[in-house]
Amino acid sequence: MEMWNNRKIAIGSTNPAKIQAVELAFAALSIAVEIVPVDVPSGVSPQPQTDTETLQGARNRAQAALQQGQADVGIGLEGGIQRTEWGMFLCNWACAITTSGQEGLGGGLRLPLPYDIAIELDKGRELGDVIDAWAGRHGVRKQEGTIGILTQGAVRRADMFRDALLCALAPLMHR
Ligand SMILES: O=P(O)(O)OP(=O)(O)OP(=O)(O)OC[C@H]1O[C@@H](n2cnc3c(O)ncnc32)[C@H](O)[C@@H]1O
Ligand SMILES: [Mg+2]
Repeated sequence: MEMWNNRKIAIGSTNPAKIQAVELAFAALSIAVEIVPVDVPSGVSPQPQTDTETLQGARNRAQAALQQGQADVGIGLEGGIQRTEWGMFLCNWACAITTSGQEGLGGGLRLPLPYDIAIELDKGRELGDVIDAWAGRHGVRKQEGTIGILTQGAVRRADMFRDALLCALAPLMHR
């Protein structure tokens, strides 16, 4: 992994939970990097409604971060929802793109959303606002996230995005 040390990594978000996920991922790989948050558009709806739309948001952010951050690697992390016959799930995707055009994708954990949250999302509201009201908190999206609230803190948003990012980096790491 030596070749990855001291590279400039641009993350396409200024959300602290996502920035922490990038820090955790490279720490887990024992790689020292410079992490630069850049505010970029996701290119998808503010509340992605499908797995594919969420994945595309991560790809769009990674590409925009790479260019805007003038980095070696651009990273996009996107959260969304996915409706299934078993109910509505929170989903997350990570994408990493290098200056040579290599692209890796990684999927995060799926979490079933309680019915009273799902019906609010079906009204077109954003999960960030809904979970704040549901939990009586403010800014959950920048802290432990919905997964943190619903798993009693056992799995935080940064952990979920860390693992999805490690999966996205895998294809870029092996020979
Ligand atoms: O600043 P950015 O990077 O946009 O961070 P965000 O918290 O808005 O996160 P996303 O855009 O990736 O998520 C898309 C929408 O889903 C919501 N969301 C996704 N996962 C969430 C979580 O774990 N907790 C709270 N809101 C979440 C969030 O409110 C967004 O409106
Ligand atoms: Mg957002």
